[in-house]
Amino acid sequence: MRHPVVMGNWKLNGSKEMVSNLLKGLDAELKGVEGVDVAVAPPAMYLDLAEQLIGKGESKIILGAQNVDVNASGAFTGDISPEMLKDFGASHIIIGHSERREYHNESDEFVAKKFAFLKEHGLTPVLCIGESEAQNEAGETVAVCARQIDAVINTQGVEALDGAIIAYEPIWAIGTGKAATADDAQRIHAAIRAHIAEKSEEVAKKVVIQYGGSVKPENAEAYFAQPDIDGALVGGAALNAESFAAIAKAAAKAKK
Ligand SMILES: O=C(CO)COP(=O)(O)O
Repeated sequence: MRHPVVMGNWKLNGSKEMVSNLLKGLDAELKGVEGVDVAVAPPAMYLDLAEQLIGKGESKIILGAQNVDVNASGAFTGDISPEMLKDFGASHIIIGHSERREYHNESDEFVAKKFAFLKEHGLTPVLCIGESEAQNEAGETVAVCARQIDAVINTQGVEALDGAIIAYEPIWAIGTGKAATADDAQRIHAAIRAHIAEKSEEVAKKVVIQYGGSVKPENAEAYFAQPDIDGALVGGAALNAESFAAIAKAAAKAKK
């Protein structure tokens, strides 16, 4: 049985005050909640503060980050390395988010390189994949997702996915309120798992596949009721302690 993982991607949102209020609120909301891993990915600037606050809290919130660069140290202005993320207690690192693929021209190959770099440093990659609206309408969803995963499999072997997390995030559903239906998401998740199973059934059975794209407390339960949806990567609704905790609780309940 796969353990559900619900992660909040705060994107470019936050201030010291907001981080403090949100993490304190989450700690209170999540007290006694078991059976789900809950992670947050604040902007890198706030990892220090987040690490301190999480350390003081009683809930076992996992600290994550939204990105990593591909060099360990040296003359790479503005970059952040895996060891730096580790230094602040961040373990679950989002890579390949569609916003980075689009606004920073990150290719499948570049994202795969980040994947390898995280694994090398003992961190958990949260590999985002997903199709655009045009690709969806052209019936290319599964092919796009397979191509994005194959960039990792073909360079590092299917075993590289062992212990990693995949987040299926249809681009047209991100921040739009136009969420995929639970049935459609399940169909794609099953196809992604089947694609991995072609290489290794063992890895396919174990890999956590999150759904992301307009997940809210109101629709979360329907996703988690699906056998191949193992959690969620949440944007907007993760900026509110009550709504993010409600999504985490829905996962804990559904996957009992
Ligand atoms: O991009 C997302 C998480 O990475 C999803 O964002 P929303 O939940 O705001 O649609």
